[in-house]
Amino acid sequence: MVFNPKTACHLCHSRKAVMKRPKTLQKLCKECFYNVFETEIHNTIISANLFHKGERVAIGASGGKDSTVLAHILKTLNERYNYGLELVLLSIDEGIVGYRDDSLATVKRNKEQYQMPLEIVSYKELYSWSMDEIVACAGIRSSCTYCGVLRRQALDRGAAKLGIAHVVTGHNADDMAETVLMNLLRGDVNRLESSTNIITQSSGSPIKRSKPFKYTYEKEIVLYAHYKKLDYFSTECTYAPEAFRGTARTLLKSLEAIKPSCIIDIIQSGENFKLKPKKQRKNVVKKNNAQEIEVRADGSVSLTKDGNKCENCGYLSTNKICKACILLKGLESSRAKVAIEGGNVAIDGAAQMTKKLETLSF
Ligand SMILES: Nc1ncnc2c1ncn2[C@@H]1O[C@H](COP(=O)(O)OP(=O)(O)OP(=O)(O)O)[C@@H](O)[C@H]1O
Repeated sequence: MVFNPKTACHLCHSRKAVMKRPKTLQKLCKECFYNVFETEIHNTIISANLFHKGERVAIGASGGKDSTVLAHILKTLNERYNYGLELVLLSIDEGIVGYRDDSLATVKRNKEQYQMPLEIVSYKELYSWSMDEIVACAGIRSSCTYCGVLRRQALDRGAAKLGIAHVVTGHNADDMAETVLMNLLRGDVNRLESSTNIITQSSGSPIKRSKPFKYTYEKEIVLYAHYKKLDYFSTECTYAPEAFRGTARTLLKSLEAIKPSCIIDIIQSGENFKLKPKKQRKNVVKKNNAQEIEVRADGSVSLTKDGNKCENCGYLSTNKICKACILLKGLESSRAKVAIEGGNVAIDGAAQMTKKLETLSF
């Protein structure tokens, strides 16, 4: 059957177009959309050399659209191209009643649908605090700061528990372009340099993290999940979204509406941004116990020898005390103050701690 060229798919020219592809505005049939969507992700994986044969990989699974599509796609590509990966779902239960408990129910169904083992680790078991308790103590404003720091470490610790050294997450092109914009708007050029990396690793951690959806548009992930009828959870987190990211997101969406390629263009600008070589002032001083510590140019301190573990929790860290422990210490002191004085001191104390934390370098 020959279709009217106005309604025929721009790629196969034989089936009827049912959608306008968000990234290129091409009119496509479902089959051609699946094909370009999956092939682009495969090409990203291959050109960045993300995996090696026989590798065990943990998928950071929140039950949301991005990580559900990621699990589906990695299973599909692993079978189609014989990557030889052993895939495991890894979920962090932050302890947000009415949100994470529902999304974890989705991940438990995904476990059956994709036939992948599932490991769940909770903030409560790792840190003795749930996010609900943290928000009750520190207030809602800094919830994303706490949650982000604790989740990064929790994903690493969950992977370490499974003996896995690679975690993939569903961060997509929109997330990355937003981060580039945020760093530009803040004048934070140091972070700009690393914000477009497809592979990242926290200092001191043996676990690498990667983002196979680095060039994948959020709108296409939603379309793919919709057409494939994937089972995902679509409610926003109960707590306030990061305000500044929200502003960058609105800006990005307005730009995308005018010129869809701007998402990729922003990422490429970030990738091509070259900073002048930094002047580094490194002093190595000896402590009483003769352990070497490095005093960085910005005044932060890191261990260079004899151990790279947090002195408090024992988890790997290049700093004497890891970022998560610094945050939790602030919370503990706030809780103690409230117990003694009552009132709103906790909010002040924890907010001060968040401010201090933002000025520290890790
Ligand atoms: N609780 C969690 N457990 C495991 N991985 C998580 C969790 N929260 C987030 N991630 C990982 O980090 C990625 C980005 O998380 P973010 O909070 O930005 O959510 P998102 O963009 O809504 O993604 P999703 O749609 O997968 O929830 C997710 O795709 C997922 O891989």
